[in-house]
Amino acid sequence: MHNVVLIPGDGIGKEITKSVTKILDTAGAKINWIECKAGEGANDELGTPLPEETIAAVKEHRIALKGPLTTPVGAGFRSINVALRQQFNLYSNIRPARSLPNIDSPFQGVDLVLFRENTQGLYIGKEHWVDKEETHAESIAVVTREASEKIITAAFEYAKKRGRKKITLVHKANILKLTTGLFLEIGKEIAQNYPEIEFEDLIVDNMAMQMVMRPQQFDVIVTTNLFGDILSDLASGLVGGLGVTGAANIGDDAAMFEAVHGSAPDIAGKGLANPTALLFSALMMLEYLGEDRLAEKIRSAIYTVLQEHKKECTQDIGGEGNTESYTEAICKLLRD
Ligand SMILES: NC(=O)C1=CN([C@@H]2O[C@H](COP(=O)(O)OP(=O)(O)OC[C@H]3O[C@@H](n4cnc5c(N)ncnc54)[C@H](O)[C@@H]3O)[C@@H](O)[C@H]2O)C=CC1
Ligand SMILES: O=C(O)CCC(=O)C(=O)O
Ligand SMILES: [Mg+2]
Repeated sequence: MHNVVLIPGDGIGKEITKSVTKILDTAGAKINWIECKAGEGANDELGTPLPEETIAAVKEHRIALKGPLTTPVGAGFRSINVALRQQFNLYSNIRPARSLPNIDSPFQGVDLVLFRENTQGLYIGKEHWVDKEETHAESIAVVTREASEKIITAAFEYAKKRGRKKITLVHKANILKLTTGLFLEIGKEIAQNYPEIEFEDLIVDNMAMQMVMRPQQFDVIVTTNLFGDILSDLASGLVGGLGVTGAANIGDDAAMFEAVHGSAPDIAGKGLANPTALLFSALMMLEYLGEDRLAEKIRSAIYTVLQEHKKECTQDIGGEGNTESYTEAICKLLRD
């Protein structure tokens, strides 16, 4: 039995975690779910967006499946997603984007995996006012050799293990010469240890254009936190949208699985949320737990539903169903 902390989260979080736990339980996963609170809902209910009990549960069990957590825009509490990644040093944010069968998307044959540095960069929101009048703000990007070595090595090791051929390091070292310049230099150094893997680097603006013109050229991508955030939503758009891309946050001794997407307030509570993204994250979790066969069985059921039961799928990917009908279609296959 695996103990897994389950954080349903905000917005569509409850709907999609309910779907995913039902599918895993139906498939026979031996998981003891330990439900914990975090995010906007926890803040409203308990006065804190990250209760001590949730931190303690992740500390104890070292593995979590997390729905999306809302972060208020402008004023309000800081991102709990970022806080959890930093607290447990989950330095690799791994975000695959793969073309799926029978989904109308601009491209076929996309199969890329984006490694996003997950604990520093501009994304950590290290900001301050320069003047008392609050007319001048500054934001600091942090890039260290240690964290860069960790994420870049993780990307190369992943490529090596999975027989991937190429790493593309994405930066803006023409402008941000120290921070992303350091990241690029470390990438070039580490690449020397992996002569069998092709290594290239691209400046982020060019990368964004290349990804929407010819995404099939990319294999494994490694980049800093904010660029990885933006490019992973872009990558999702290449293969059917945010409803279908999962992700893993992995450190040396803890891991948290979540989707690329957020709490989707525009569709929350309407039964429209596509649980596939979180389900793919859960399959990454099963693989992390050594349950590869079970992950494969569920993946195969997802593909069959997409191909043969499209009507039951959610509307974001061209189906006529909802979260429940899609979940039930997968469960039915798993039961049969
Ligand atoms: N890791 C996390 O928990 C993340 C949290 N957020 C937070 O989520 C909140 C909302 O952010 P947004 O910018 O609106 O991004 P979002 O990712 O929540 O939604 C963007 C668009 O994609 C759609 N979408 C997202 N997931 C979907 C799904 N599973 N099925 C069908 N459609 C889906 C939404 O309906 C919306 O139109 C913010 O507070 C943000 O900070 C955003 C991204 C990641
Ligand atoms: O923490 C948040 O609210 C946003 C997170 C996000 O966009 C991401 O992890 O991709
Ligand atoms: Mg994002």
